Amino acid sequence: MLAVHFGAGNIGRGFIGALLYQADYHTTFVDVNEGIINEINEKQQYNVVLAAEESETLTVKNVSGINSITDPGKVIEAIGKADLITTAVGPNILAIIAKLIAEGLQKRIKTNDKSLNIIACENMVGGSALLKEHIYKQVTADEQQQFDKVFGFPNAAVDRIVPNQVNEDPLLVSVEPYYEWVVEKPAFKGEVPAIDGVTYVEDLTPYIERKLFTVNTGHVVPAYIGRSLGYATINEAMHDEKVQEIIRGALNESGEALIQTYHFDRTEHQNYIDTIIGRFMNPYISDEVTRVGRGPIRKLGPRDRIIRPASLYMDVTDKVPTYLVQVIVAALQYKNEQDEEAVKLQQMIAEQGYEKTLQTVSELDTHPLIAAVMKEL
Ligand SMILES: NC(=O)c1ccc[n+]([C@@H]2O[C@H](COP(=O)([O-])OP(=O)(O)OC[C@H]3O[C@@H](n4cnc5c(N)ncnc54)[C@H](O)[C@@H]3O)[C@@H](O)[C@H]2O)c1
Ligand SMILES: O=P(O)(O)OC[C@@H](O)[C@@H](O)[C@H](O)[C@H](O)CO
Repeated sequence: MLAVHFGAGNIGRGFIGALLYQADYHTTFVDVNEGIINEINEKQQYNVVLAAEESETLTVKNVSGINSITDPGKVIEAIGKADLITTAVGPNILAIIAKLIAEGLQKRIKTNDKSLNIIACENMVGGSALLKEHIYKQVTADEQQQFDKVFGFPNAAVDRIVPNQVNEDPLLVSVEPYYEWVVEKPAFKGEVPAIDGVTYVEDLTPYIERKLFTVNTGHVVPAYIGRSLGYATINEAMHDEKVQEIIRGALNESGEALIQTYHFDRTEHQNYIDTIIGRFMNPYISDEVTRVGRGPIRKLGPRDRIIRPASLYMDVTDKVPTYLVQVIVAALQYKNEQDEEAVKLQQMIAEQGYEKTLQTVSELDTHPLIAAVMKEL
């Protein structure tokens, strides 16, 4: 079985690659990072280390790599033979890889009528559906009809904290032990792949929203509030009382929105929150606040981890979310010269002011949440 995986980064090697290996796939990683691709081809294996008191190491084998900048033809060829395609490149890169995937699918469909599924493993609602949209823009209406018959784009939610790696071995990835990979079953074409560790569900929406609006909503608190207090890592920030108060408050607010929308059991949801807070405090992981806070414009988007739970909370309770508003303020004030979106956000604020900037990035226009945030600035 051949899997073609786009993005040989933290989650690609540390999570998706590891599960695919255990499910007997050969994984061909596609990436633009020449160093990583060369290393994968040279070593043909890498280690995934579980960051815990009793650490374990999994050696991932049956891997190869293709540099999509220098060898696009090889990517097209691999797509022709693939049994599964997965991605973990970041939501903004989906439009870029769509071109090459479209070429691969156009060529494949001429000689191979086997069904193929393409799963985007990104932190967003509807990642695979968005990738499909980008791919379909590249092909004709006739081809779209042929694609509809054999290519599936099941949406997915992936959860495992994989920080930026600072190891001597460039392929080694240190990951937290916890993981969850949930994929929507009805969107599959042909057989559902047998991968241990994947949970197939009929409706992904409650799962992806629960994950994004708990794990990722919680995560931005030590990132943005932590950065404003001068902390460098999530773990350091999590030991600050103010961060602890805001994370509990923000997760109670997003929790209320989720519970009322999806009818989750209150006690189970509280346990989920407690588990996640415990994960952020894992002393064996060093995760930078700048990784977790990366891309603040994306993170302040209308369907992302801050704005969506805040507006949902207002819809279901008719109240202003005190803590999520503080997180929005901290996100708007987040500065990092190495982060293109953080620089752009500060430029927008300097040129247009907070209100107009927030209206633009959140697409909320005259929503009362905007006024609530403005009161705190
Ligand atoms: N790291 C985590 O804890 C985690 C957990 C769950 C989900 N995710 C999601 O997984 C995705 C990837 O995150 P990550 O942390 O692994 O990031 P990363 O930066 O470590 O990995 C992304 C990889 O994509 C590659 N890439 C960039 N442009 C490319 C292109 N045009 N073609 C092929 N490859 C390209 C990069 O070189 C890099 O190796 C994001 O959507 C993220 O939200 C991350
Ligand atoms: O990857 P992002 O930028 O969407 O979010 C940063 C982190 O919150 C994220 O990568 C988490 O570590 C991950 O979502 C845990 O499952």
